[in-house]
Amino acid sequence: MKRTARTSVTPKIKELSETVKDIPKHRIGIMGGTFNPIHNAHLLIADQVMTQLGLDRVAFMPDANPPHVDRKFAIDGRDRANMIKLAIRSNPRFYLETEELRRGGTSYSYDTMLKLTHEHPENEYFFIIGGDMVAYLPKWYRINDLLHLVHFVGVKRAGYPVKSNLYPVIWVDVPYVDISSTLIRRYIHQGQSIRYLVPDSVRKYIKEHQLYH
Ligand SMILES: Nc1ncnc2c1ncn2[C@@H]1O[C@H](COP(=O)(O)OP(=O)(O)OP(=O)(O)O)[C@@H](O)[C@H]1O
Ligand SMILES: O=C(O)c1ccc[n+]([C@@H]2O[C@H](COP(=O)([O-])O)[C@@H](O)[C@H]2O)c1
Repeated sequence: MKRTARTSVTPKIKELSETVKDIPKHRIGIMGGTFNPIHNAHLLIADQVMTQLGLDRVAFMPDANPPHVDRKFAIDGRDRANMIKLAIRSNPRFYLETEELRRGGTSYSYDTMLKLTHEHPENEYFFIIGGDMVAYLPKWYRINDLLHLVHFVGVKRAGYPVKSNLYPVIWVDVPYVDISSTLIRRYIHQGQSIRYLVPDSVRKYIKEHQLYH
């Protein structure tokens, strides 16, 4: 009796697992950065890459400590994450990924993407980086292993010529917008307006919490 049941169930499981394998993966963009603070160019890039490459969603992923040698000063991760939440609130296809803030320490993308791909085998990841970052890819931690986990997407950045690169990068044309978090911080410091450079909700959050003064 038992044997009959097993032989009739096994082919069904096999059939089912083959069906699962055939289901197209969710295409997820990963916009990693310090977001100190998030600005309109980040949002524009995420939307353009998502729509041009037919991605399902884009995650905004603030780092804890960026892996660069020239570590930049950043305000508390909770404030950076709160501003991201406000900035993406109106777009249901954008979300906040807090993996690196929760883990703490140096945010190596390899560690993060290994965890995310294990937890979500149903996803295919597209790691979005500005043109300024592409030339540094050879210096990234375990870059050759990371390339098995993600596709890199490069967006050109004003002031940074596209340099030849050893690694496969999908280039997406996005209008040049010469905004950086450095510029936003500098403007605040100088008492200059940041209206229309960041979403209004972010501008109000910065004002209310007296950030970057
Ligand atoms: N204006 C922009 N054009 C193209 N890529 C950008 C632009 N601003 C940021 N990026 C890219 O977005 C990602 C996250 O950026 P990040 O949070 O470091 O902002 P940033 O403006 O470069 O910050 P900072 O001025 O503090 O260095 C990086 O890959 C960066 O290259
Ligand atoms: O893993 C690495 O070695 C590595 C080196 C440089 C940058 N990154 C990631 O690239 C993203 C953009 O970096 P940044 O410093 O321009 O905000 C951010 O998610 C970083 O963690 C990752």
